[in-house]
Amino acid sequence: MRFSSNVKPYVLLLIVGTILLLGYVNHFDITSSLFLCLVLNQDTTQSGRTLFCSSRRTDVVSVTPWLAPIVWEGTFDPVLVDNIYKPMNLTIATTVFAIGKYVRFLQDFLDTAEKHFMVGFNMRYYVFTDRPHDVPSVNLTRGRHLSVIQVPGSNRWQEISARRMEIIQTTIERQIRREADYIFCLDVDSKFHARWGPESLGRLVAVIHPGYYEQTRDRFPYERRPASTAYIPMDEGDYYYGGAMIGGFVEDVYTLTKVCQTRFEEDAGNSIEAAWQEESHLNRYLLYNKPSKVLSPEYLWQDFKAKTKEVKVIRFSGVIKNYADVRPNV
Ligand SMILES: CC(=O)N[C@H]1[C@@H](OP(=O)(O)OP(=O)(O)OC[C@H]2O[C@@H](n3ccc(=O)[nH]c3=O)[C@H](O)[C@@H]2O)O[C@H](CO)[C@H](O)[C@@H]1O
Ligand SMILES: [Mn+2]
Repeated sequence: MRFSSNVKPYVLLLIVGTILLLGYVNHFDITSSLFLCLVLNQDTTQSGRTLFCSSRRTDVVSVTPWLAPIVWEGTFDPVLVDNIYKPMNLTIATTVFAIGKYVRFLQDFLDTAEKHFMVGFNMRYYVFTDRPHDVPSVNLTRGRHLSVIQVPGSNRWQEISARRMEIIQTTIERQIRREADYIFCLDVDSKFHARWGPESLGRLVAVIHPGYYEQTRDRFPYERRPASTAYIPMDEGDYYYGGAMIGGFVEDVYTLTKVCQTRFEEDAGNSIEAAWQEESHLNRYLLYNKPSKVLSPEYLWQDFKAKTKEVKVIRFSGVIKNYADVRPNV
């Protein structure tokens, strides 16, 4: 259809007016910002905050070769993301293991999670421990719950770390699949320092290990023995993912834990333990089942590691610990 030049501005004005009116009535922020992005094709400032139409980051890669986002500060608008996800009334499950002396990390983990982790969302923490009486009482905000699930201890940290896959799997079967939409499985020896919000939600979510994001793949500590079911050849691999965070839809994480657990047991039957236990199996799984979203090392830093210039904000970080003091074996 062709408009005469007199009519064109009026039609455009009518479209603009309708969209803005709809936007004002229903989620003003989202509609109008999307509109401004589309029409003006540039970043705009509205009520004193910056809206990003596209990533402003040119110093980091913010998309994988299979077009999954890699989430860095500056690649998303937190207000816009919150406005999209909060009305969905989602429930997020978080599993955390505190076996033996690792119960000492729970207080800080939970206190800081209440300040920074999925704030404003329904949250269900599942704390797995062999010392239920040592679980600290933490003030949880509205809509957030914590349950303690007793599990056996072990005298090998490798077994504790790896057994998480099995326990997460059975707990999803027993209750989590009825109680939550998304799940995060996190290391307890960690603290939150800044916002970790719904920008991290996706079907299957992994995090790039902070120790290896600047390395080439031949340096990744994948399992390199072909006899292991976690084997990755030297010329394969996308990223080295950290075992301290797995996330996504409950059913997708369920399948991941089930597959990794089966392979772990198969290896054990052949007297093989992968180089980094369940982390090696996780990496192998994610090579052939690509994550739909990848979190940058902002979402898994290590306190002993100096901040690098790409990392504008550390959101979650492993604390410095004396391995000989906290682990049951060395
Ligand atoms: C940053 C990161 O990616 N960390 C991973 C790394 O070492 P880490 O040094 O971070 O492993 P870790 O000692 O923190 O163990 C992993 C987790 O297992 C639990 N735990 C462990 C020992 C114990 O006595 N009690 C206990 O509860 C606890 O939740 C802990 O956070 O490699 C491990 C391989 O096995 C895991 O993949 C970790 O997730
Ligand atoms: Mn850890």
